[in-house]
Amino acid sequence: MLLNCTVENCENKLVKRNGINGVIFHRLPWDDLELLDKWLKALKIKKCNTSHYMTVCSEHFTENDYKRSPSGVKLTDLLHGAVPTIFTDNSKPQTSFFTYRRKSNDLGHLFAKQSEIRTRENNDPVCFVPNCRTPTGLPLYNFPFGDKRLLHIWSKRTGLSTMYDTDLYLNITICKSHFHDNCFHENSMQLKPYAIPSIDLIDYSGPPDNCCLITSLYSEENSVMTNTGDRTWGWLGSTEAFGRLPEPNEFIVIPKSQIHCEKYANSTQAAHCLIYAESNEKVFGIYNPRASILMQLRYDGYFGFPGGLIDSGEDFVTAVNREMAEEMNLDTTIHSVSHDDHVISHWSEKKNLALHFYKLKVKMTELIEIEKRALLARDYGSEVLGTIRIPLYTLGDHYRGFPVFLKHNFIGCSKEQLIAALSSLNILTPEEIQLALNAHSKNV
Ligand SMILES: O=c1[nH]cnc2c1ncn2[C@@H]1O[C@H](COP(=O)(O)OP(=O)(O)O)[C@@H](O)[C@H]1O
Repeated sequence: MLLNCTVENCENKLVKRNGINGVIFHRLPWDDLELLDKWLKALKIKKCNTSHYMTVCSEHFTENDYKRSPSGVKLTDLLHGAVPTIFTDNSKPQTSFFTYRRKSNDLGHLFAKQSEIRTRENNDPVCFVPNCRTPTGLPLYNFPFGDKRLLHIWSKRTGLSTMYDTDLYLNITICKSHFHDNCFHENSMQLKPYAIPSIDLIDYSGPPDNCCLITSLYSEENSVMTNTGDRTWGWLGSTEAFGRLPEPNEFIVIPKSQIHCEKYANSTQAAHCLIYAESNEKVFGIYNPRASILMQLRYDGYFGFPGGLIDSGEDFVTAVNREMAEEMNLDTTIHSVSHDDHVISHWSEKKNLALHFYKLKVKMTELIEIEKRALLARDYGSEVLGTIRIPLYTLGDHYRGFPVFLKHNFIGCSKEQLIAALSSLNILTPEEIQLALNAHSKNV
């Protein structure tokens, strides 16, 4: 993930977890509700406005807040109970989820009605449209959260997700400069009831006078979007770019002897793991999958393996074990990956990204327990939407089963990782894998 420090006006960004200039990013302490409350108080954030992706950077903690090695070297982990306390004058804690997403705007408080006009003053809300260069003092308007149809169009045109909780729109405003004159009552700055923004917007390039909701507009609205279309991720769209689907041949395999080379050590690095159990139990008494392998449905709709970015000072194995604890609630005192479990590493020059892949073999009974525990994981329901088993068999039509599964979208190089592991763990033969990869769609 690419994250900002949650503290307003703090410019620190987590581009890769191996740190920028020694800055460390800490997630909120979700596993300790009492401590979480203290953090939220310090950050002046309401719990309902939090997100699992929020981080606070090390600049808001004192030296004494960090663990030390026996020789006194400062470690990257916070001492239990540490709370952020350092906020400079221009680095006040934020007040809303949306300021976290888009720090340039201070969003202020909840407002009353859509038609209410607000003028910007110091610390008052500002226009939420990206790159809006509105002069100070222009009226601001709330999003029409009382009218779902209207809200849908306002949010689409401004590039916001239509999937966010409606309550979040209570916090944002848009300034007068985005509304055509036809949107206003005569000699008034009051918006007409069905006014919609049409000027200088991120996801709208149609005529500026296309600015009042008429019945036909609702269904036609898609045709006036720019070719960027509906960006369901809103502002996250640009920051998430590096996690998207790989281009063909984007990843090359790193020879084992070079995994720790400077070139890769200086890049963004992540480690993921395939958890599996061998099994001869037939599915429906017919198909023999030979093994049960776990993957996850991720928050972005892709399939991938548990794991994630490597933190500053962490080795691959520590990182992958930590991520499995966070994402799957894996009890790493019982099951953990060691250096010997390394399967393969890949490199993307374009993304300056090294991806290391591990295996964790468990018994079938343990795998079932791992699946159950995963439902209670910290990240379940946010980063991880579910743990799945891969259908490793092919039905009589030579298409349904594993070939269909391979047609899904896989994050990063996880499909290449899966195939490498199936082959090196002798779960499927190279011929079986090739057949599955070559299967053409059938009408079923
Ligand atoms: O299962 C995987 N296999 C290979 N690469 C992956 C997998 N999951 C994510 N990635 C890649 O790893 C990087 C870190 O993503 P991830 O979402 O796992 O990290 P995070 O949980 O630390 O935010 C991204 O570039 C993503 O494309």
